[in-house]
Amino acid sequence: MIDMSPNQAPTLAEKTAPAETTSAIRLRGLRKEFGSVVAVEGVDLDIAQGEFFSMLGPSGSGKTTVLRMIAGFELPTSGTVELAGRDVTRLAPFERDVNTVFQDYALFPHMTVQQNVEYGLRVKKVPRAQRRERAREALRTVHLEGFESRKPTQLSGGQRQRVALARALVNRPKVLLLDEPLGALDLKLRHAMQTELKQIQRDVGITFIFVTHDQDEALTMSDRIAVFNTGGIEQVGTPSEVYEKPATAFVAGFVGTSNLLSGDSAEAVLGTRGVFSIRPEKIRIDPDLSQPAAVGEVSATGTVTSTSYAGATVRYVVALDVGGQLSVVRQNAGAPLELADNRVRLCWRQEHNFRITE
Ligand SMILES: Nc1ncnc2c1ncn2[C@@H]1O[C@H](COP(=O)(O)OP(=O)(O)OP(=O)(O)O)[C@@H](O)[C@H]1O
Repeated sequence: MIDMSPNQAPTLAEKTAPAETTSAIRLRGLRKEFGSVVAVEGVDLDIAQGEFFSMLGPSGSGKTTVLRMIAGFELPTSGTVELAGRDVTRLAPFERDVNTVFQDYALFPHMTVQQNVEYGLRVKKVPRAQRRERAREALRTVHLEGFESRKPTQLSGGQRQRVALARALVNRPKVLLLDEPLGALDLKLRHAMQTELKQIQRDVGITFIFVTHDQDEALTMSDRIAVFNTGGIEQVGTPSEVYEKPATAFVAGFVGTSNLLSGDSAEAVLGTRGVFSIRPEKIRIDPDLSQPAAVGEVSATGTVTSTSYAGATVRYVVALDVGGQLSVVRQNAGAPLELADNRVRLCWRQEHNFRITE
């Protein structure tokens, strides 16, 4: 038995050992088959308590299926789901400390906002006064005070989305699962709700698992992102890791736009073969070919084949003399460069090209 008496000095090992932290969610070897379709394969993931974690990927890449296995709506073909250190793989949804917010909100149309938010508590037989208070608090969190007696049809899309959020938050789950919750909103409202949702997550401190196919949304909102492709995870990292250091050609192409330099062109420009990714905004374009590259930069010459003006930025596509092409994005800070059919030199810092593992 361990002596826990207060006057016993901790050993060096105890002092230096990291604090024991249990992941909010731990997935191991997760696989899901629907008949002959393998929807999810080999997913291992640890999500920390209080994280805003996004699952990002194209349609059909398996994000929703993973979310549904965490929620308990789907049983994995193999693998395990742990919530706060407890194996819940075979438990029903209501036996798990998670709530889900769906894209279509799934509000009860005949109930008022207040009744919708209170619903989960009524099912759990929480006393009426306590129900009222907790619903009021949840509606305050999502900035919907004063809307208690409205019906869902009398609300805007953004307000309905907030009711759905309040209805989940009122249960005080440890983990909130959000399946494309902003998908039905127009772009402006979507941007406003992104900021608001992130702020709400910070305020309540609940772990949020957010499914989206919108890379800008994932980059702006998340602490970390898992990038999905064909049922598996290509990379997990912070937004800047995933953007600045894409691990695979798929991530480089899906998260932002990227150039790939490979084969003979890579050898001629970078002095080595392989596949390399370079972000268009990292490349400097110079019509003065006599200007050498600075120390630490690599450079290539070529001809501008197209120019697209996008207001704040201008994009140039340059056919390299050594073969291949690179696209360059230039901030439109001064006068735009008129470069149609021009010969140009492209320069970028060596650390801005990344070897892709594929
Ligand atoms: N109930 C089901 N029966 C059969 N196949 C399914 C079922 N649910 C999902 N799938 C298939 O599994 C794969 C992954 O689907 P999933 O919905 O997880 O992808 P997703 O990345 O969430 O896509 P989206 O962004 O379009 O929602 C797809 O090929 C899909 O057709």
